[in-house]
Amino acid sequence: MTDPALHPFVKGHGAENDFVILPDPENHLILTPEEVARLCDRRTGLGADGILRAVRCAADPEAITMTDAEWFMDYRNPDGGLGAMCGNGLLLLARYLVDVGLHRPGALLIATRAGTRRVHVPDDHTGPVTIDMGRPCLSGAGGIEVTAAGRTWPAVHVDMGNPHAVVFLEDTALAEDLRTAPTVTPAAAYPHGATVEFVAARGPHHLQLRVHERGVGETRACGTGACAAVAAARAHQPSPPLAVHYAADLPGGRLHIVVRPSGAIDLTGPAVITAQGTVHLTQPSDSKLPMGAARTWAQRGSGESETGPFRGSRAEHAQG
Ligand SMILES: N[C@@H](CCC[C@H](N)C(=O)O)C(=O)O
Repeated sequence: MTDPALHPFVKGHGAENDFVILPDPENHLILTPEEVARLCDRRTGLGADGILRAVRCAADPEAITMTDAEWFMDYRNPDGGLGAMCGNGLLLLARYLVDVGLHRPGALLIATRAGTRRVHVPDDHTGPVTIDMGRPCLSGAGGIEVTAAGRTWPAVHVDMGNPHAVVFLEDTALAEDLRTAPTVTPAAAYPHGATVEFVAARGPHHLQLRVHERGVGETRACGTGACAAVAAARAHQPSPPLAVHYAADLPGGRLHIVVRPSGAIDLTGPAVITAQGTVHLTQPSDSKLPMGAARTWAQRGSGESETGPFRGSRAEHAQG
């Protein structure tokens, strides 16, 4: 590299939920919130719903103990905030690792801040990718309400490794213009904010949804959001004796969700690489992140998600 501030990137999407991947195997990048916001900006940057830094677990203090996985997905929201889990981002990152030969196709384990996830990538460069998302947790606070378009609805608290508030409506158009963020109450139920799903049933196992993502705004699709919607739709049903298949239609495309008898959820969706190149970063890329700087999330401890004891957590997967 002649210019030390020029860094390779890959751009892609899953159901039009788009991301910039920054390969950083040896953990040399310093990604400030400002840098992330600039990269995600659709006019002055590359444009994306989030940044996925691909780093080897062994090189990153946040992931160094997650020895079951080789790669860590360091996910950042466009507002610069850290995210624990991103379904569509993980589909894309897995596709990238296989396509560039950093991992064999088939089963791979990728570490996230919500724990290690098992992903299956077909050996064909184009086919859909599947993630074992673990078991959702619905034991969060009750009495949640969401206000949008001047109306207030009850919502279901779902933890998919990241926090969701799921609202069921007759028609998702009732949420109107989601450029204004919905209000979720009580705020104390979501100390780190929430992604809100507006969901309409289209058939027994067919949902339509729009999503306002924490730290992003309305997105064309959200993998954890689709899983949260299915989990909320099944909130009062026992675990099925056989796997149950759902289709979730979002503005950017369809995601497939399977609820297994164990209660664990599989997410299947497209993962499409659209571009690659180099981008100017404002921070030098040749200095390591100091060990102490990345401790905030690691100190939460294994098996702990942002909002509580998510059951597909690092601890459970590491044991399995
Ligand atoms: N688009 C993602 C979710 C990304 C994280 C979210 N914005 C958060 O703050 O938790 C998905 O596909 O799951």
